[in-house]
Amino acid sequence: MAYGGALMTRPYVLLSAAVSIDGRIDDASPRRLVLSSPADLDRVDEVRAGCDAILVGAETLRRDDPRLMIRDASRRAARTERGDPEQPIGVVLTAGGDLDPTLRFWRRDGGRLVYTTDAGAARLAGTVGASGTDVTVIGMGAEVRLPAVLDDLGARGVRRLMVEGGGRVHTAFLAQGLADELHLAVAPLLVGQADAPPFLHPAPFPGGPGRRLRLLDATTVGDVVLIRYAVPRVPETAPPEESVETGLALRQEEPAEEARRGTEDGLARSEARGGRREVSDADLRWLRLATDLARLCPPSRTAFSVGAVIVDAEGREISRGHSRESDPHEHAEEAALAKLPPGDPRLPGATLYSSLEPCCRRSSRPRPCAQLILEAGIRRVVIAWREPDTFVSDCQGSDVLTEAGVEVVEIPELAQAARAPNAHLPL
Ligand SMILES: NC(=O)C1=CN([C@@H]2O[C@H](COP(=O)(O)OP(=O)(O)OC[C@H]3O[C@@H](n4cnc5c(N)ncnc54)[C@H](OP(=O)(O)O)[C@@H]3O)[C@@H](O)[C@H]2O)C=CC1
Ligand SMILES: Nc1c(N[C@@H]2O[C@H](COP(=O)(O)O)[C@@H](O)[C@H]2O)[nH]c(=O)[nH]c1=O
Repeated sequence: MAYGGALMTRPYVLLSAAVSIDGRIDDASPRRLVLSSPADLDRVDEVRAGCDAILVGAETLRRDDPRLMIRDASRRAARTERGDPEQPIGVVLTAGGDLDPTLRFWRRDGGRLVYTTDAGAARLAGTVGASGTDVTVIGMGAEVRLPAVLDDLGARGVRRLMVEGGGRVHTAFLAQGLADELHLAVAPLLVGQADAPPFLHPAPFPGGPGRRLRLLDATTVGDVVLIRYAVPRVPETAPPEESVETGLALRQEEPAEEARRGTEDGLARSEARGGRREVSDADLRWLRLATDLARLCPPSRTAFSVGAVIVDAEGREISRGHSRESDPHEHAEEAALAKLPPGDPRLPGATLYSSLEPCCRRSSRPRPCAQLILEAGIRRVVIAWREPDTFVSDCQGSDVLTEAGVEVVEIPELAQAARAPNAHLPL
């Protein structure tokens, strides 16, 4: 099986919540408590714009009546321009199917998916009929299992899923080890009510209290503190040893876990352009993450959308970036490298994953990315897509790196994923 197919199986799962200082995501009143500031709501809008689907639990729908849509017109336009639907798919989980036909969800723009039990599906038939709109209701048997939901979303082409709550849904994703990333916006207020919904309920979280989430960054958005964590997966059984060729459980474990084991698990061999290369499942996961990051780039008609991740020798992510992240000319590799101090001792042992071959000539900057990589001391680069002649003819970034002794691995099976965010360009 081509491993592109296997990589499509499950989306990257990003949990997002706004919490009070005392850990509540709402108060006990019937009215929705807005914890975020306007600036933070705009940030959430941006995150939504980078996702293919937004999922909530039925209680959130019943209480808040959200539409789960991108508000900002330029973000919607950017999605259309790169070939994505204007709005992400809205997804709801409900066991009982008790949802009112007047909810705004039924009339939202974009796809509408409901995962429910068979009994819930029977109950919803009338509701959906009464709403008069096009809704896909999926009966999953006696219970709705989250891994099956993720498999189904993956099969529908959802690669990046944003989970917006509420607390029981967040708890379930975390307890089942199905979350990749967590965004927590801490708002400066104290709810102080015992019956206000908490962000998380008690649950047997993988690894228990001994497991530390990995801090990606903490930033301020006005008076709100945004904390972003990567959620390491704790394998329940022995790690899978599937090779790249046989496919497998890709995306069911966090890249870092896989990468930590990468070398001892036996590297799979893959036929890549330029000869046989050592490619591990970890390489595939990290490179897939880089291609996913490319979808966060502000759109441009004059530059590629690229994502990059830097991973240390222990298999831990140390930085990531995407094109135009902080200025209109910034490249993904440059953005990722800029977040690390020069001379960082982890760099010589690190691998840089980039969805596109690093550039070797630039008009807007003095130094191209291939040179920045060499100066950083990175010795291994993994790419998905050779640069086409769209903007610069005959890019030789890979050759520059190889000639300087850097190992460059190309995984052409992910080229399609790397091209996708650039579909609007004349490739
Ligand atoms: N501050 C924030 O960022 C956010 C706050 N909120 C707040 O959260 C509160 C709601 O949270 P909470 O009460 O925890 O409820 P949830 O929104 O987590 O919804 C729980 C419901 O979702 C359905 N569900 C969840 N998991 C499954 C499953 N595996 N299979 C089938 N159905 C499932 C069930 O629906 P059913 O009962 O129909 O069977 C369940 O009762 C609201 O007050 C809302 O305002 C919500 C989102 C974001
Ligand atoms: N209150 C609250 C959130 N609440 C959640 O936002 C979603 C509604 O969005 P919309 O479709 O735009 O109405 C829904 O899931 C709701 O519960 N989100 C946040 O980032 N910050 C907040 O303070």
